[in-house]
Amino acid sequence: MPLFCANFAIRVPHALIHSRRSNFISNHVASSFLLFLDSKKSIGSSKPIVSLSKFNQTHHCSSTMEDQNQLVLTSSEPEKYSKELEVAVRAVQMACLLCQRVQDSLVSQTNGQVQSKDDNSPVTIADWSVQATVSWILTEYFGSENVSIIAEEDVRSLSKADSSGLLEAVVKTVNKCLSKAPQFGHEGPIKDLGTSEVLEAISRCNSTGGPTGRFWVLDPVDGTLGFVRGDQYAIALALIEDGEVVLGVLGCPNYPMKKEWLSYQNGYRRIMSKLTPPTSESWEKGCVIYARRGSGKAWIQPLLSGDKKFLWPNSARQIQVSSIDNPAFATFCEPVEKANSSHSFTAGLAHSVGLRNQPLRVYSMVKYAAIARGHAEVFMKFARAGYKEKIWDHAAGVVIIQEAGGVVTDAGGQPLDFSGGTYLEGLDRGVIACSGAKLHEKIIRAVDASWNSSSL
Ligand SMILES: Nc1ncnc2c1ncn2[C@@H]1O[C@H](COP(=O)(O)O)[C@@H](OP(=O)(O)O)[C@H]1O
Ligand SMILES: [Mg+2]
Repeated sequence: MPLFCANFAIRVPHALIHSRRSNFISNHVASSFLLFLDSKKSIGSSKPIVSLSKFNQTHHCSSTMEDQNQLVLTSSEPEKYSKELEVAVRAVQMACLLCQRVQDSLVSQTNGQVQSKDDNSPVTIADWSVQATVSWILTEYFGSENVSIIAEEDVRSLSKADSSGLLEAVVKTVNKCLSKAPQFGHEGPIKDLGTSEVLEAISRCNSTGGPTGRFWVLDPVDGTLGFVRGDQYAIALALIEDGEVVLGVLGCPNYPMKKEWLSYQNGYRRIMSKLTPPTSESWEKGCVIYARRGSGKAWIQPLLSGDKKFLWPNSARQIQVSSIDNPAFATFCEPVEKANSSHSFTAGLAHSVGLRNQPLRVYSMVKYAAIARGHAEVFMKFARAGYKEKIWDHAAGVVIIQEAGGVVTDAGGQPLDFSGGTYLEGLDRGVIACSGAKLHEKIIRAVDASWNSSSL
């Protein structure tokens, strides 16, 4: 018998609800209970596990009533992946907090905290710490046998003999973050994680992806260059099932109050340092954006501030792409680094379709967030020939834009293919994300018209 029947009502006496954390039982507990009944079952185990000890969960669409002695629950069929989404959002919220702390200390100290990977790209303690933290949370919540993760970092450079200071800093950062877990409605570890547990959490993200099964995709700090420069970066977590992105979460800790400040040229740090600190109520700076495949909705919620407790859905509100379809009024965004996308090619394209605004150059998947929020209309990325786009640089952003009403394809108009392992296999020339079909079509046509004469 399915655990969830359409429009049923269950009465649950308080005495039946046991929680290791009784403070989790709030007026949201009814749907928590229902959702958790379905928890591990939905990810492979045949036995439903009845517990309230994890997150205090609710549903966007469930309704709950509480009186003194009993809870009256009504709910319709739970939305698929709603539990996974909520766990992911909470984990990304925690990761945002972690990154904010590390970025603040990076920007004020500069020395010795940025390492180079084998390909010379930068990596910081935030990358490893977020990967360890998110991996630990997902594993703790869903069970190691049910969690498969593909993520950007590995432990090679962390495990080197001369990296003991770095590793120590990562372990400390992870434990500091996990000590805040209860604030986010999650049980942290009983005692601090040791070095080997942190290394294990990082290295268990060794999935190779592929066309079948379910795996998480994590870019712990996307746009590391923006991160080390005190600018935009994102924490990107997505879930892929049978080659399709089914949910995406983007943490954007520096997403500014005014969209104009997104631009790298405006020097995000400089502007922020001149402003009075945001009050705990101001929720425009920094956000977490998320969507579930097929829901037709994308959501934004503020970062948790101060000592507040995270209560799902944390004042989430729906977002939508912009309705601008005239290129003359549209804004296009692209990577800050010329090395990552040809600025001259996109300038030509922009000109040919009548996009008059200056490009908005932003680090990381914050560009996807900007389109989903309606702050820009077009995102283009044309990497140099031979560069293979990685799935973690796109997965979360793609589903969020699509559910917010936008269109994302390669330059041939085909959907991005997340089923080929680490890379977006078969990507035709570049990535084009638009707020609507009309703009998208124009750009695709313009790419075709100018491709042969380009140097790409
Ligand atoms: N030569 C290249 N061409 C295109 N993309 C590249 C690249 N080198 C690195 N990248 C990717 O571009 C991402 C940054 O995106 P953007 O340029 O839009 O800020 C990097 O993510 P990380 O910073 O997570 O490594 C990296 O994956
Ligand atoms: Mg990245």
